[in-house]
Amino acid sequence: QDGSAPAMPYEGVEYLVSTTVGGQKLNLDFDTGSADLWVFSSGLSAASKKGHNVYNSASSSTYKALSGYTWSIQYADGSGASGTVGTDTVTIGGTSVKAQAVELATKVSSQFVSDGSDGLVGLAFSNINTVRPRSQKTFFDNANPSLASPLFAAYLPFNANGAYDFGYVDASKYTGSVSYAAVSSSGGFWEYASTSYKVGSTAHAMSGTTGIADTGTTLLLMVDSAVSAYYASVSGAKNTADGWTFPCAATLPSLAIRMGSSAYATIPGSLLNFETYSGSTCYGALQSVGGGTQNIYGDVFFNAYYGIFDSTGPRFGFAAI
Ligand SMILES: O=C(CN1CCCCC1)Nc1ccc2c(c1)OCO2
Repeated sequence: QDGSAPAMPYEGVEYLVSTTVGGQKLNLDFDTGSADLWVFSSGLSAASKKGHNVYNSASSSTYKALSGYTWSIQYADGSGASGTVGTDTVTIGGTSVKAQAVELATKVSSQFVSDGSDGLVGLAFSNINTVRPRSQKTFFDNANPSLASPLFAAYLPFNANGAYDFGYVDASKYTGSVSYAAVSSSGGFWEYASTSYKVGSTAHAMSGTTGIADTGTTLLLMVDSAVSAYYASVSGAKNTADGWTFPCAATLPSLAIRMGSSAYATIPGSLLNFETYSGSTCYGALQSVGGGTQNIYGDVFFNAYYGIFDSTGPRFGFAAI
């Protein structure tokens, strides 16, 4: 059954979706860059639980333990969590999955204790799920057969309430037409070729590079050649130990990213100033991915484009919002 759930912006760093697990309400971070659905659980220390809604499997009549199963995940930002596993009914908007694998956190890193989410809903491909001895399916994989169309979509407007749509594309959430990029899911991500970009109207090659559609990452993280070329056009831009900064008064050029073998997605300069860094110095929404050839297109991308995660293909669709 199709459905749509509101996504509420939280402190400019993520979007939270109210989700019920065994009838218990939690605010979860939907992450298309990972494939584990995990929740803060009653098994956490009191200190870790502080400020969070917590799932208690003992008070759910529909919970079933998966005895001997465990999970442990490390994210690229150094955060992580681990614990035990069971199944329960998970409802997101109007879409319900009966026996969804629910990973109960008995340990979470400090980043999660101070974060606004009560856990994550991983919406990448199930081949990167961390549950052992047998990996588990994502909410989307489980819900897919019941959906009118085998897809979900992310609508994450800047500093405004958004939505995740399951089973249909909502034409009221975008303008113009949808373009598509072919996805290779072997690495577990919604990953596509991304081999050139434009700073303003100047095009540059980015050979052999890919991009992933990652709603769990706040910023745009790209290979150093692209990041350096972008900030070379911003007078006063500096690469500090914390990342790229520039004078807040600077006019930022747009950044167009080639998506697959066809269209470009253009991020306006107005979305590329992330926050004040210090005084009249600002911090960029475009930062270095560190190493490798995989760009991470996070929430800043979705602030400009409705993203369609289509399992037919699979393919990633995008349309300006
Ligand atoms: O770690 C993440 C996203 N992650 C999603 C789950 C919650 C914690 C944050 N993104 C990320 C952060 C830094 C990176 C990176 C990706 O690639 C290289 O550097």
